[in-house]
Amino acid sequence: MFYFCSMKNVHLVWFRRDLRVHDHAALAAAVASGAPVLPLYIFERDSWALPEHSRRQFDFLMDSLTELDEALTERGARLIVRKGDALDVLADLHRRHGIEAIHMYEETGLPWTRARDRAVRRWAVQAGISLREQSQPGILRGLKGHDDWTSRWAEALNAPRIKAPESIRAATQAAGPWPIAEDFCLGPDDCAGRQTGGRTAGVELLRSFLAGRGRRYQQDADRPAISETTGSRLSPHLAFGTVSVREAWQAAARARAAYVQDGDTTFAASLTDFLERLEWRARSIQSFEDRPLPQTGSGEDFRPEAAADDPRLAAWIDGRTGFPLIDACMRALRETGWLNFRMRAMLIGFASCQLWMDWRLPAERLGALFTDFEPGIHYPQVIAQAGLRGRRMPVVRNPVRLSQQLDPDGVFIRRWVPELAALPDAYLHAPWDAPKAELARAGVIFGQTYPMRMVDHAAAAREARERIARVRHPGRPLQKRPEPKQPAPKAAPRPSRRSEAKQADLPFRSRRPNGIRRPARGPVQLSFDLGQPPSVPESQSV
Ligand SMILES: Cc1cc2nc3c(=O)[nH]c(=O)nc-3n(C[C@H](O)[C@H](O)[C@H](O)COP(=O)(O)OP(=O)(O)OC[C@H]3O[C@@H](n4cnc5c(N)ncnc54)[C@H](O)[C@@H]3O)c2cc1C
Repeated sequence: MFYFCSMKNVHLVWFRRDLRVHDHAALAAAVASGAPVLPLYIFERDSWALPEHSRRQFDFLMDSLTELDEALTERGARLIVRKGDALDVLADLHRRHGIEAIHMYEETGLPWTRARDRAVRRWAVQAGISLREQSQPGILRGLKGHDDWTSRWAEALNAPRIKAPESIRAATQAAGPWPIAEDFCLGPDDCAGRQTGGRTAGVELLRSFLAGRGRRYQQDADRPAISETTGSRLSPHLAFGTVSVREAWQAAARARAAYVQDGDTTFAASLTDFLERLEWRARSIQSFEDRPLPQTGSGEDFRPEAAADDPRLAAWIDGRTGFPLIDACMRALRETGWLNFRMRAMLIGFASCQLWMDWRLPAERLGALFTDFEPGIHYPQVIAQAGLRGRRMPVVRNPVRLSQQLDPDGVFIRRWVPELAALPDAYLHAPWDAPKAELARAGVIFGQTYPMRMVDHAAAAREARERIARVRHPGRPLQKRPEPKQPAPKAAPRPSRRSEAKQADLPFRSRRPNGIRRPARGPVQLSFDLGQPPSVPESQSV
């Protein structure tokens, strides 16, 4: 490592999950101080040893850091990349440069992250360094009551975005090798379809979503065969902060207003749904900020702990359960690092309800497969889908019915489970019901070409509901859910916003003044880097 200059009273910007120079309050504050600025990223060994962290996330991060370094370099400062324990790295930089202040965003992370940040806070006080933490827009630390949460969140989202600094007075220019995945024992990953990291890719996704891809988001976001195109796909960018939530929110609100004006109600309704998901995101992270994970033996937890070598866990994570949609989702996830919300909910619900496994190991394994792993969304969802918390009983999803509804023609299943491709649609969703002659014609031999289903899903779901109800509402008689009499329709309409919010265990709010239907307060600043609001392609104008 070579330092060609060293200054005192440096303001350090510690980048974590905010890998951009636009709309970055911590960077803006450091630059505004007038002091020399030291932009830093730390690869923390203990963090990469966490079971939820994986190679696909590392690779996405490297793409993003490369672009962040370019953006900083253009402005006069290099990104200083260090490997090691955060406290050691910060103490070393303090010795070399004399740090006056550290600017960073608060991070709502895993217990490990919280412990690290507490230690850094203590160290900074002892070292006489001013720690200036910015809150994530709308996420409030130490919140006492939630009464005005919505209005404070809306205020943060509608506030003008912060311009990227034009130039940065650098404290130092460091050259030296960046770590590689193998330094953290992250071996090769078969994620050929991983999303590209970096701000360019994030902004391009946002643009293409708002300019056309997202038109049928409301109708198609749950359908696994097409949701990879109709969904925004912004999740890893929001998780690593290459695009800020406020940028996404304001761009979508502007585009929505343009579509309303043009009479494209389909697109406008889709963007209303998208904006609502961004609100769910904030609510979820806020809930994780407020309430830690359930502890073993706390009474919130009632399933037997799964062993790491439990064959049910292996069959589930490898996509060998005998349920075509579950297996297709797992295989798709392994190869792409992404799934839509309903498919994620189905996977974790199957592990924790139909297979009755403790939520921890499945949650860790699933988290590692997501390029977009975000603890503040992932864990509250896992806990809600497993029925541990929440105001309502969880929806125990039926993987066969979902398969018939959301992949009626079997396009997704045939793509990811080719050994079933020759089965007719009528038997593709539940091959165990197929007549022997059909199985023989399609070359399906249970136990050889494809596994027999590992559980009677309907009976297991009934039992799970009863067990959860006994724990959550002791003494209350169980309300039996009637079994559907008719075979499921081929393609079900998308569930209402109310039922979706219920399934996600998010409070449904009718459109109240502070909700997303409210026009933005004050002028919404146009993004210099996101450009003008997308024009409506003629073919999509009503
Ligand atoms: C068990 C489980 C685990 C999940 N783990 C993660 C995770 O680790 N990281 C992650 O980003 N999302 C997670 N989700 C939420 C959701 O599935 C993904 O955000 C979504 O599939 C990402 O695709 P997209 O960017 O196209 O989303 P879009 O549908 O376009 O939504 C836009 C953004 O809104 C947010 N969002 C969407 N749905 C939800 C939701 N239900 N709750 C909170 N925020 C939401 C995400 O930031 C997303 O990028 C999880 C859901 C479940 C059921």
